Amino acid sequence: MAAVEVHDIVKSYRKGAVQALHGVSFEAGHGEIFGIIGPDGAGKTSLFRILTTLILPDSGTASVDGLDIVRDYKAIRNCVGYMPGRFSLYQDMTVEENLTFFATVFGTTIRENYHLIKDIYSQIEPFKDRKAGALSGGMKQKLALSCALIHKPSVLFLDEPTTGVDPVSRKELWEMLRQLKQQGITILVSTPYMDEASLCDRIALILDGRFIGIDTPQHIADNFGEPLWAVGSDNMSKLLRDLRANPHVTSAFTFGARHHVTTDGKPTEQELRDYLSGLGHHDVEIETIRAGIEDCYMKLAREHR
Ligand SMILES: Nc1ncnc2c1ncn2[C@@H]1O[C@H](COP(=O)(O)OP(=O)(O)OP(=O)(O)O)[C@@H](O)[C@H]1O
Repeated sequence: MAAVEVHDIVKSYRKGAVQALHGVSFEAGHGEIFGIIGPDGAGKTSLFRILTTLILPDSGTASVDGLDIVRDYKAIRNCVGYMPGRFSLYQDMTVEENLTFFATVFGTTIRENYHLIKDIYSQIEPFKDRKAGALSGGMKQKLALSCALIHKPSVLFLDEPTTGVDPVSRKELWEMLRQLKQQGITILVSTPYMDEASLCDRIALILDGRFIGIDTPQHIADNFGEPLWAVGSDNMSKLLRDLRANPHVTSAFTFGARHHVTTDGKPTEQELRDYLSGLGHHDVEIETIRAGIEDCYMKLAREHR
């Protein structure tokens, strides 16, 4: 049995006026890091709240560690750890008071499960008497993760743990997740950052309440299935307009310093170069590149819209 099984979950708000999830299904295996990747408002938080039994779906079924999210909600609350995107800490309580509080709620103590959080908590322990509200973003995140782990959950839900966190702390967090995985904990993590996809064992790409792709990051990239060019010139904003105006160009988006371009396969690289030179572009660069997860997301999003 999978650690998390989800079948056709539908969720709406305001009497159906806002449709947050349109029939989401997937499974996450034991000890897997499963990433849910998509922009703000795509439905990630709604899904996590349903799976951690905080809200009910309109329809569909799901189980966590073999327990039904509706019938067995009390048991699920004991076996999952949940780190919401915001407001998981009591800002006026100290670091140690926060952790003690979460341990007490679950009928355990810091000492009993210290081994689980040691690597993470030891980094903030020197500040254990500091109010949580006075911690840096990275330290808050380490404390929130320690609080979510203190009752030894079998499945950990992390909702956008790296949003608004500095690059060093982001890297440290992913390293911590690797270590937790090695201890057998299943991790569901949501993120709007496509570059974090490669750090997950498998990912689901979510768009407007629908999963538009589920696979390993490698397979998703391998299945891009069409040539992709990175294109640059001396006038990048005109270049984007000119690329989009070309009838053979099926998509053109800015990625960093260049535009990523797909076509219907008709123009050769030289023909595209001639087209752009003819429109007054200089220093035209065209390079065939391998698709990243963001390219795949854009393509799948186009196909689903
Ligand atoms: N309590 C609520 N009442 C009404 N609409 C809601 C409520 N919660 C979420 N929504 C709407 O449901 C949709 C999905 O929101 P959700 O928070 O699940 O997405 P998300 O991917 O987690 O995005 P974010 O990172 O912005 O929270 C959005 O359109 C959101 O505005």
